[in-house]
Amino acid sequence: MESKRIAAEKAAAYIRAGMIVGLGTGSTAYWAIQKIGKNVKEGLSIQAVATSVHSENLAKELGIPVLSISEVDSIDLTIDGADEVDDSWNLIKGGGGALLREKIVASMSKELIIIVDESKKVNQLGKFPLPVEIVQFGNEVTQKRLGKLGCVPQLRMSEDQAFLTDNGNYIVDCHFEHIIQPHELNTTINMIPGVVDNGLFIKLATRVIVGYNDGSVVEL
Ligand SMILES: O=C[C@H](O)[C@H](O)[C@H](O)COP(=O)(O)O
Repeated sequence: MESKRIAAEKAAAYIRAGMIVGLGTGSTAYWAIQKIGKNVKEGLSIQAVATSVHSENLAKELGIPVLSISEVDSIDLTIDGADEVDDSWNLIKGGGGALLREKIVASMSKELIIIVDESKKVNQLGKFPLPVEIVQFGNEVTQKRLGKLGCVPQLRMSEDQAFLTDNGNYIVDCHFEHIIQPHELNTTINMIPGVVDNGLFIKLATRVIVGYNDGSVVEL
């Protein structure tokens, strides 16, 4: 928890008055939103765009002014977590199911700062099951097609029901173990009819900040 907090607070220091800030989702982004909320209370003037209903509610509770995505053309800086980060700063995201909104916000951001604890740093992506957001219609065949790409697909459940994203879609967690060509896999997955998007974030991160359990924090 401490390693996530210190990475988040270092990232929040990049925010300047007047910026439009993208707020990530998850237990690491939580700490960034907390810090931004504190800074806003102390007089920092920013506006935010959230990557999930959960983060939007948290931001509003903390007094951060939140804009709808429809109101912005571009975002100055987004701070978000990740499930895995490789040496080229390619990412797996979506462990919390927020990948689609996160990818849209990331693609609109001039800067994307990824904040992680040391457990998320990997040489090769794929140990963490790759989340893929799919529409409900025809989901059985979409899952089969994902399985043909060399993974074991698993429909994400929430208690005894299929998990629903903020967009009303399903998530399939694809167990690859090794993702050798993330760029190609990203394109191949997104070509399957019924796939909305997947959790591979290729060349989107502009900064990665890692918090360590010993209390140190390193910007890669
Ligand atoms: O859908 C969730 C997001 O992609 C999160 O940013 C990612 O899962 C990392 O979450 P956490 O910081 O809780 O490990």
